[in-house]
Amino acid sequence: ASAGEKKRWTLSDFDIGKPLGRGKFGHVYLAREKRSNHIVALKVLFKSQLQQSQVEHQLRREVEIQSHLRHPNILRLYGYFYDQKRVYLILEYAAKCELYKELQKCKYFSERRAATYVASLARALIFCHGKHVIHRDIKPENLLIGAQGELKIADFGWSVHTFNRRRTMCGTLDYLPPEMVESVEHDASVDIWSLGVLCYEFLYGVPPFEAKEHSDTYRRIVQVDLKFPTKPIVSSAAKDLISQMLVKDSSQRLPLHKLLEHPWIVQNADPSG
Ligand SMILES: Cn1ncc2ncnc(NCCc3cnc(NC(=O)Nc4cccc(C(F)(F)F)c4)s3)c21
Repeated sequence: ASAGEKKRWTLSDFDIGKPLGRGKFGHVYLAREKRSNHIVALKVLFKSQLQQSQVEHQLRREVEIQSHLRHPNILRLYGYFYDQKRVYLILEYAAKCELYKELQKCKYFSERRAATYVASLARALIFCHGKHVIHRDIKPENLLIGAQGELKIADFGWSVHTFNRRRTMCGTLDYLPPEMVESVEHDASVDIWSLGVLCYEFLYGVPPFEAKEHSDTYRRIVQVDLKFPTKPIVSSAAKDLISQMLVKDSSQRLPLHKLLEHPWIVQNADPSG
C-alpha cells in the first residue's frame, strides 16, 4: 500500500518476541514486522475486557489523538488492527523500557537527571497543549525510556481534546490535581500539576501527597499539603520550581514555557533531552 493509504495489518505480518510488560487490559510484546524487519511493541487488548469496562470510545480517541502527535518525547502509535477477540496497538518500541523500574532501582534520581526528564516532558506537553490535547495521566508508569536514554510519554488512554473534559476516576489518585480530585472543570494546567508531582517523585523517590489511605491522599491533595523531607538533600531551586507547579489555583501554576526558563532547569537539564 502507498504511504498515504492505511494498510490493513494482521497478526501474520509480525513475528512475536518476548513479553515486555503486562497492563490492566492486556500484555505488550516485542514484535518485528516481517516485510520491513522494523521492531515494534505490540499491545494486545481483549475486546471482552474493553467492552466490560466501556472504554472502547477512549481507545478510539487515543488512536485518533496519537495518530497526529509526532514528537521525540511522545511514544508513537503507528496503527492498530483487530481480530475476533482482540485489538492490537502497533507501538514504537522503547528499548530502555519503563521509567518507573529505573526509579525503583535508583530510589531517586540526581538533580541533573530529574531536570533533564522534566524538561523533556515539558517540551512534549507544550507540543500536546499546542494541539489542544491534554494527557491527564502523567505518572511514572506511563513513561518509557528510548534507546538513547530519552524519555517518552506513552499511553494516551486518558488524553482528551480540551473541548470535552469529562472523565471517570480510576487508577492512582497520587498524580491528580485538586480540580480533578474534586471533579470540577479542568484544563491543560492539570498536566502542569502532574509534572510537579513527578518532579518531586524523581527527586525524593515518593510522590508528595502519598498516604496510607485513599481519603488521606485526597485530603493532602486538596489542601496542597506539600512538605519537603530533609533527606535526600535537594536544592532550594528544585523546591522553588515544585512549589510553583503544585498550586491549588490552576491559573496560578507556572506555565510550561516559563518552566523551561526556570534556573533549576537551565542549570541542570541536559539540552539534548
Ligand atoms: C513495557 N514496554 N517496554 C518497552 C516498551 N516499548 C513500547 N511500549 C511499551 N509498553 C506499552 C506502552 C503503551 C503505549 N500506549 C499504550 N496505550 C494503551 O495501553 N492504551 C489503552 C489500553 C487499554 C485501554 C485503553 C482505553 F480504552 F481505556 F483507552 C487504552 S500502552 C513498552
